Amino acid sequence: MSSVLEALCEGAREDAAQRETVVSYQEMKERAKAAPPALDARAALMKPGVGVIAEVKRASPSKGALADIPDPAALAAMYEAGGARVISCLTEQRRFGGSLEDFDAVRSSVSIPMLRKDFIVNPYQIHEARAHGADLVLLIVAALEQPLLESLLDRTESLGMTALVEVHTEEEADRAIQAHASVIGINARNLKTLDVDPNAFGRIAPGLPSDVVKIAESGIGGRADLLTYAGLGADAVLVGESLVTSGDPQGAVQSLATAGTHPSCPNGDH
Ligand SMILES: O=C(O)c1ccccc1NCC(=O)[C@H](O)[C@H](O)COP(=O)(O)O
Repeated sequence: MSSVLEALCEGAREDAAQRETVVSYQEMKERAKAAPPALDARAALMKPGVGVIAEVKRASPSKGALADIPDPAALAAMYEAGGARVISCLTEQRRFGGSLEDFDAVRSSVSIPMLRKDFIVNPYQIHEARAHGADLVLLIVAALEQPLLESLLDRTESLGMTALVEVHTEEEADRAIQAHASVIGINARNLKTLDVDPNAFGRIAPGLPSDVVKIAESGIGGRADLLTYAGLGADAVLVGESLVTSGDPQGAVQSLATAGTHPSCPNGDH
């Protein structure tokens, strides 16, 4: 039986192939070339303090429907006003209810770097991300054989973007380092089983090179979690569910961003 991650990747592959029948690979490359240059997401994440990547997330395989989000642009504008450093926007439709239309709407409403959050399995999706104004793309180590991971990472950087290379185990972290990832996200969620292991970051982060930007992902409910991850060496946290279900997304981001930049925040002077 295939894992959740395998099913998501298979769906992403099919959906990308369908889009390619509408916009050819060649045309997508031209569109990517014509897009305004990517913003420096790594620099945004390396500012003093522990940064917040705020996610536009309607639904998920683990939780089902989370929030309606009738106006993703307005939500993202609130995230930016609350102090987010990067906006993550899901574009996977089948299980997350996201879309490139959401991404475009958000792109036109914020001026900070944007992460295209999807299950990237081929170069078409990377050119497509750039064509839509992405500054960061997600590469999930567990979904990619090493040569493909390395070639997609090269492709991402050759288009001026940053790759957020996501891991969940020490072995995956070794592969991310071998691929020369400069930004590594440690996801507490195992994407094959959906189990959340809040200790994953503390186990894996100390083994990463000091110059790698380290992001703690998933299951972050509020400032206490941010401070715990800060104490373990996180440069940023990636947060979805707790923001979209908070009822006050700007306030929820602001609470995290303020904690992450307070002089008493551990790792605040990284
Ligand atoms: O969120 C899920 O259920 C999920 C399932 C399978 C693959 C990926 C999944 N989530 C992607 C993410 O990485 C999260 O959206 C992100 O880290 C934010 O997590 P959270 O704050 O717990 O919503």
